Amino acid sequence: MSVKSRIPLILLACGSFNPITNMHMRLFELARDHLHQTGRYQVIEGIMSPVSDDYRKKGLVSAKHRIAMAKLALETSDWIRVDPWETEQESWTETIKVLRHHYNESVRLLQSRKECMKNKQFTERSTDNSVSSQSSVLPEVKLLCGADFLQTFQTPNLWKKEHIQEIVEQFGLVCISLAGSDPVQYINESELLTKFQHNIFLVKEWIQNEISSTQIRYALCRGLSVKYLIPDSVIDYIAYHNIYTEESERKNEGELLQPQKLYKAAVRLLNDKCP
Ligand SMILES: Nc1ncnc2c1ncn2[C@@H]1O[C@H](COP(=O)(O)OP(=O)(O)OP(=O)(O)O)[C@@H](O)[C@H]1O
Ligand SMILES: NC(=O)c1ccc[n+]([C@@H]2O[C@H](COP(=O)(O)O)[C@@H](O)[C@H]2O)c1
Ligand SMILES: [Zn+2]
Repeated sequence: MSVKSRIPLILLACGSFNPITNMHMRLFELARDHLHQTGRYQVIEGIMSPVSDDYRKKGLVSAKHRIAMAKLALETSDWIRVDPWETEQESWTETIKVLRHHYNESVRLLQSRKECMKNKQFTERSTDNSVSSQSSVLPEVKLLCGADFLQTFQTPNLWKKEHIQEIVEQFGLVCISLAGSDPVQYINESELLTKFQHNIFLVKEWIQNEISSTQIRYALCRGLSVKYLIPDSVIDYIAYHNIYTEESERKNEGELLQPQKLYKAAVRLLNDKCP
């Protein structure tokens, strides 16, 4: 299959990125290599979508800082970008809605590009249709995650079953291995994931790397070095704004995550209605 006839694909990673680590960026590189090796896809963009402050995860610092740090870290990438849309919404956004949003945006962009090409060809009276036909294939958007993310599908009151189904049926998942997580087992334990496993790409990272944002924050709070685990520009930003402190770590302490709050309330409402 020639590069031109491959399916254009956008990788979307959702998470706290509190702060962004080198491994978050590696996820994209590993996923892109894997998808290109299938011979079916051409990865055209990587989007990192930090979650809104309303997600209420323990120690979650302001989206303004998380986005600024991710932007600094991704300055050297020519294909991955940070998108603030999720953080600009009034409240926490379910991941399926983030996927739909980016898919709709890519369709809108494609249509306006086609419109533009049509006008250009009309004004130049060109007979060459190659460019418009080349860009007419709709891209796919796939959710990029680590294997521990897949495990959270099993947590009660965290995900709606219909959302998981739409993610794996309509979009697709690209899941990077992580020591201590067994994505094959999570798939086997779920009837739904098993049914749509053809749309779940498992990527094995042979150079294991267990960096996590939590470990970075703990090291920073203890005054330990995090050099070579996150970019220097991010280290400087954290120091300048004094972002991670014992106080910031206590933020949202003891609170449920927003999805758990919402879905628990919905279940209670349903139970009240049908005693
Ligand atoms: N070392 C890693 N290997 C594979 N995937 C990872 C790794 N670190 C993060 N991810 C993935 O990156 C995405 C964003 O994760 P998140 O923002 O929760 O970062 P994190 O480093 O896991 O933070 P935390 O320590 O708070 O859980 C998730 O899909 C997560 O599974
Ligand atoms: N029901 C849902 O759509 C749902 C539930 C839990 C987490 N999530 C998302 O998964 C990501 C998890 O991030 P963390 O790993 O940092 O907790 C966030 O982007 C969050 O919005 C979505
Ligand atoms: Zn995590």
